[in-house]
Formats: sequence, C-alpha cells, structure tokens
Amino acid sequence: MNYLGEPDYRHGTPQTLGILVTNLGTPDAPTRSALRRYLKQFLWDPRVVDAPRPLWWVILNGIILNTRPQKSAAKYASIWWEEGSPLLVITKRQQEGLQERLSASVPGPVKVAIAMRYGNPSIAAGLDELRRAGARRILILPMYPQYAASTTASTFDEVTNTLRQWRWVPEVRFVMSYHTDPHYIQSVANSIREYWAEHGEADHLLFSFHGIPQKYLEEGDPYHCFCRATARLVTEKLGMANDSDRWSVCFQSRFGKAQWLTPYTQETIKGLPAKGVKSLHVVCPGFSADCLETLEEIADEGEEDFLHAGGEKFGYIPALNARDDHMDAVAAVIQQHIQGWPEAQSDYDGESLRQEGERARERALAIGSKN
Ligand SMILES: C=CC1=C(C)c2cc3[nH]c(cc4nc(cc5[nH]c(cc1n2)c(C)c5CCC(=O)O)C(CCC(=O)O)=C4C)c(C)c3C=C
Ligand SMILES: [Fe+2]
Ligand SMILES: [Fe+2]
Repeated sequence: MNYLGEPDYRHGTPQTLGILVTNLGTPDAPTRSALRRYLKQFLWDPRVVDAPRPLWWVILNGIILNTRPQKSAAKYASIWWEEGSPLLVITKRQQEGLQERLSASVPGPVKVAIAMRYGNPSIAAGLDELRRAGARRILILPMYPQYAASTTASTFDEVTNTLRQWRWVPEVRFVMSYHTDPHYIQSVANSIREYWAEHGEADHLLFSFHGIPQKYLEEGDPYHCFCRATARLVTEKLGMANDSDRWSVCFQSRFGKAQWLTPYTQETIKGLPAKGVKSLHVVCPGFSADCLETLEEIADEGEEDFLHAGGEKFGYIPALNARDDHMDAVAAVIQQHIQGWPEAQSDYDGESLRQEGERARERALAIGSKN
C-alpha cells in the first residue's frame, strides 16, 4: 500500500483491469422528491436537451419540475421491484455475470464496477471504486448497443469531467457502440425465437427503440441508422428480413412537442389493428435492461393501446437483461476492447507475476525494516 491506501504498483504487483459498466440511471425511490432530483440532473444535461440554457432553466424549473415528478413517480411505482428499480437491480445482475465471466477468461486481476449517468451509483463513485481496486487501465462500457450523443456521448462527458479532477489519470478506453456485434445480434434473435417457442409467432414484430429529437439526426447523430441496422441484422438472423409486412421499426418515449424520430411507437401500435394485425410482439433491443420505458410504456401502456385499437393478442419480448447469451456477448465485446492491454493477454501469467510482486514487496518491507 502507498500512503493513500492504494495498492503499490512499483514492485511488480499486476495491475487490476477495471471495467466500468454504465447505464442511464434511475431515481432512488418511486417518489416525487426522488424523481425531482433525478429529472433535474437528467434534463439539465445539454446532451439530452440542447435548448439555450437560460430559457431552458426557466422552463425546467418553472414548469417541468413542478409537474412531471409526480406523474413519473406514479409510473415508477407501478413497475418498482422489492429489491429496487428494475434498471439498477438488473444492472447489478449484469455486473455479477460479467465479473464471473471475465475473472475466468482474463489472466490478470479484473474488477467490474457499475455506474449510472444520472443518480446513483454515480460515474465518479464507479471510477473511484476502480481506482481503489488499483485499476490503472479502465474500459468504459455504456450499456447502450446503439450510440447516441444523448446517452453514450453524455457518459463520455461525465467520465472525462470526473477524470479532470484526478491527479493520476488512468489509461482509458471506451466502447462507443456495439449495434452490429454478431454476439449481440444473435442473443436478440435467440430471445425472440424463445419467445415464439413459448407463445407462438405474432402477425407482426415491432422493433421499438427510444427516440431522440429529429434535429439531432439532422445534426449528424448516427443513432437512427444504428437502430435500423440492428433491426435488419436481427431479422436476417430470423430469416424474415425481406418480409417487410412481418416487422417494422419505430421510436418511443417522445418528450415535449418537437419532432422526434418517426414513426412513433404509440401511433404505430394504435394503427396496426386497422391494417389487419391482430397479434403483435414488441421487442426493444436498444434497452439492455428492462426499465420504465419497456415495462410501463411498452408492456403496460402498449398492450392497452393495442387492445383498445382492436388488437387481440399482445406480447412484450423482455430485454436481454442478465441472460447467459447476453452476458457472453457483452464479455466478448469487452474482450475485443481490451486487446493489447497486458492484463488481458492470454500469454500473460498473472499468477507468477502476482507471486513475483509479493516477493518484491516482502523484500522491500524487509529492507525498510532494517533502516
Ligand atoms: C428529454 C429528452 C430525452 C432524450 C433525448 C432521451 C434519450 C434516451 N433515453 C434512453 C433511455 C432511457 N430513458 C429513460 C427514461 C427517461 N428518458 C427521458 C427523456 C429523454 N430520453 C425521461 C424524462 C425519462 C424519465 C422518465 C420520465 O419521466 O418519463 C430510461 C428509463 C430509466 C429507468 O429508471 O427505468 C431509459 C433506459 C435512450 C436509450 C435514449 C437515446 C437513445
Ligand atoms: Fe430516455
Ligand atoms: Fe438513418
């Protein structure tokens, strides 16, 4: 240990490889006050809402934070689990699944920590956990398969903001997008096939991704194309890519009055029965974990909208969450991004280096005690 209580690397102790798994974040409780705190941080992020600051400050603090927390709290209460917010609970399960896989496959010591872009545990807390574990090399993995500035780049901002305050900045890599990763595509296809095996196929398979303002697309955000690419690759795996009546892509969770990516999920769901779709399955491959946007907006409201519009059978295909094939896929994405880092090399003998480090430390202590 050095005087900061950190592991001392000078004697050859192998470095810990740090993996920071992040997601969007969630309120601490399904209450108005917790929602207010969470939404205040979330909606003030210029990557999320890029309106001019003074005007947005007035709208946010004067209107939105006085009305939305109450409404959103009620929605969260309807999906909250005994262990907490589904998004956070599932992220912890993913952490365990990844830690187990990486400990078995990475030769050196490896630590997987989690962090949330908004709320807790914060990005700063997650990075600090890795620092305290002695990680001088850190891979940041935002669990958003499709890059968007509002999510992935915002995480990048927060990581770099945090590291600005560190005296000793670690070596950092960042996963920007894994929307075409074959393992990821395969696990989405598997989850759909398994759902079909249990419930039968529906007339239509709807891919619903979280929306963003249309303006962001026009300014160069590749998110829209990445979502479409994911959906196309999954339908290729399912052998239905060219069967354009059987599947489509839409965008959910519109916020405010501006134009967002279209078609909108809610309008699409309401319109399908009139086109002869009696049974509908919705899958949300942009959400790596189930959360308010899938459990409440799709599984609850989506079903209600579909049945009211004359649909007969509705099914929500769960997110990949901590499924084994999902964890294998994400571990493979991590493996690709840690190539060339000595801890990750398969010819790296972690154990003998560790022992050597121990011997060096004992020698140093012995010398120290003679002086
Ligand atoms: C205001 C603009 C918003 C943009 C742009 C946006 C993009 C975006 N969001 C996700 C993923 C999630 N969003 C979630 C909740 C949520 N999103 C917004 C607003 C925008 N999102 C709000 C205000 C909320 C909070 C709930 C509410 O009050 O309606 C969640 C769920 C979190 C949970 O706790 O369960 C996720 C996940 C993506 C992927 C994305 C852009 C691609
Ligand atoms: Fe969102
Ligand atoms: Fe596009």
